[in-house]
Amino acid sequence: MSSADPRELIGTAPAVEEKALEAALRPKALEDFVGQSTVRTQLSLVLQSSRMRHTAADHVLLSGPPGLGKTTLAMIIAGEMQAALRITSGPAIQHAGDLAAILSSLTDGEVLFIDEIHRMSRPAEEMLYIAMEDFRVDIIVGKGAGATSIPLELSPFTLVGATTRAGLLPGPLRDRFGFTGHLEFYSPEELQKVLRRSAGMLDMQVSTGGFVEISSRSRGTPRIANRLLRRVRDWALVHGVALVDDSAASEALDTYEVDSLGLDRLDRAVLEALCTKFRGGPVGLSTLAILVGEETETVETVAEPYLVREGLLARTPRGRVATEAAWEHLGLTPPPPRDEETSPLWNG
Ligand SMILES: Nc1ncnc2c1ncn2[C@@H]1O[C@H](COP(=O)(O)OP(=O)(O)OP(=O)(O)O)[C@@H](O)[C@H]1O
Ligand SMILES: [Mg+2]
Repeated sequence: MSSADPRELIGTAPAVEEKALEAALRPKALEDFVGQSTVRTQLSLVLQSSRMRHTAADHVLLSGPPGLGKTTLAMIIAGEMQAALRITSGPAIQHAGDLAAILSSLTDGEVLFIDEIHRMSRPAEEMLYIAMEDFRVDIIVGKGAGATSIPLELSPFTLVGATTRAGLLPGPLRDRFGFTGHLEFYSPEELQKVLRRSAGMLDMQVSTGGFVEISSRSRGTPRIANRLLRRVRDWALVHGVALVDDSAASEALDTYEVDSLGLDRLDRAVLEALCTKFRGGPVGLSTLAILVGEETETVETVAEPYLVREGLLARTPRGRVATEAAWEHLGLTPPPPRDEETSPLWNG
């Protein structure tokens, strides 16, 4: 609780400190997990029932945009089941053998968390189908006509998969999860709860107005709320502000170029490219990504969900389109409609 951590004095690299802080702010129990009441209720039933039946919990798939709490929930699941937790990710499992090694070393009831599960290789995925259903892997020995498969029994385990792209999961894999929780963006009130808890842990004094201001710029995402809170803390510390009220919070966040809707540099760059380079669209996602100098996936999973949700951007079959609200937010005037349909009849 006190900030007498010696590492703060000798200056750990910021990225490491940020990571450590994010971990420190993670709620450890389901009851400390703010919001997502539907998922929380359903998950709590699944976990409670398996505890009563003394079995490993059913496999759980968590989907939703980044920073909404998938990793946090996976850790909570292991905690609630009082089970060990093994963490890996789709991109780390490229060969079926990698997965076989992990699966065969799991102990009874252990929770295996596979982050970004949609990025696993196809052979590993197929091995996982069988492991999830029958707690078995088939190890192939030898090559060609002489190859034989040796079945290997596994201890019953709980797979928790997380994905930002549930649509990319093949049907057979999705169907093998006993429970799928889709995480939704958080309301400003829920974010204020997250912020209150974090401010307490960071020893910060923030007024209700301060929390409201930070929450309204956090794009419905706890990770962003916590990050903005830490930047406001930096600002308050340097400016000698003991109590962060609404005007202090708003001045601090203006400094970091987080605007009143919570759009950051990338969000605004996407909208500006769309409006100023393509008359508001429609334009393809990959073109848009190149223009703002980001990966297609970053634009699609980081910027777009919030822009769509705020009604600033629309996805159409012909590409991305800026809405009237987008032009308004940027303070720009939409161009007059192209006059294809109004060409005079006698010309042609
Ligand atoms: N419901 C919640 N209540 C309180 N804090 C939360 C909640 N959800 C997320 N957080 C905070 O937000 C941070 C990010 O959450 P987490 O790492 O679980 O997101 P994620 O969905 O796994 O993101 P990614 O897709 O990028 O892996 C955590 O440090 C945690 O403190
Ligand atoms: Mg995560």
